[in-house]
Amino acid sequence: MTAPALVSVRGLRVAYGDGPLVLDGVDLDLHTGEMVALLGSSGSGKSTLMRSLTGFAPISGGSVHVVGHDMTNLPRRRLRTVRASVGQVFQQFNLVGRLSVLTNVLTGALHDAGPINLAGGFSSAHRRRAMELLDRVGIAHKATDQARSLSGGQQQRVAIARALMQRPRIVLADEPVASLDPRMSHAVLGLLREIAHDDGIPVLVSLHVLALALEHSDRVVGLRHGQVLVSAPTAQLDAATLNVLYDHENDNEEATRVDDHA
Ligand SMILES: Nc1ncnc2c1ncn2[C@@H]1O[C@H](COP(=O)(O)OP(=O)(O)OP(=O)(O)O)[C@@H](O)[C@H]1O
Repeated sequence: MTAPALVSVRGLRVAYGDGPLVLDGVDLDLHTGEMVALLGSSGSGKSTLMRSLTGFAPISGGSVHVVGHDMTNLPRRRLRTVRASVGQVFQQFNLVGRLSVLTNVLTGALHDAGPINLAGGFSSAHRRRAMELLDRVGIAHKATDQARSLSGGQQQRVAIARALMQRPRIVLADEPVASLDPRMSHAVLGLLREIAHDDGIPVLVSLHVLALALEHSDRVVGLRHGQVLVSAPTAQLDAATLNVLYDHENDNEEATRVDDHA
């Protein structure tokens, strides 16, 4: 029997204020161990879909379940618990530059460490785990350096270690390689895929480079104008098929949907 999806989105509709729907009937599942690439041109709704999974989007219809919780109807305290189970990685890394690499990773444990002093309040178990994670992402030798002294690729590895420090059930990575050179992009995506495959933690990663999605993902979900236009295993797709997501000349025409039920 297939394990239940850790994320299950059905018919999701989102509108900001009185504006138009920016997500219009979106379905999405994330299962244990898969790396899913989220594609779509600028403004298609990728970040909004990710924000819906952490309760930061104004949902106007449909359902969003994250690790078994209904995100459309969650008390604030429970919402914090769900957010703690979602590891997040961002384009701009979002590290605290003046703090050490190790302290940045430790902040991933803040939700279960209680009120503490960043300078010395973490337990030795937390510190041991943070060092193990830094070792895993290949940055242990930089543990005492200020985060801002690292290269972009190294900072993104620290951000991934920080996300893992949370012991996340899922990982969301919103354009994590948009600021990195091609070699670093492959390295960071390889690391995220390893987390999906080896740790079983599903990773949803938004990308703008088709070749990276085709090389590193197991499945592609493609948005156009807030609707899912592509949803299929990556092995069934190629760049020409995915170009439908970026075909602005035919914006007013109905595009053919690509999915694994086709
Ligand atoms: N806070 C907000 N208030 C109003 N409109 C918003 C807000 N955030 C996003 N939008 C609008 O929602 C639509 C989808 O934006 P979103 O950022 O989700 O797209 P995206 O696919 O992630 O784009 P990009 O690839 O440029 O990051 C856009 O039209 C955008 O202008």
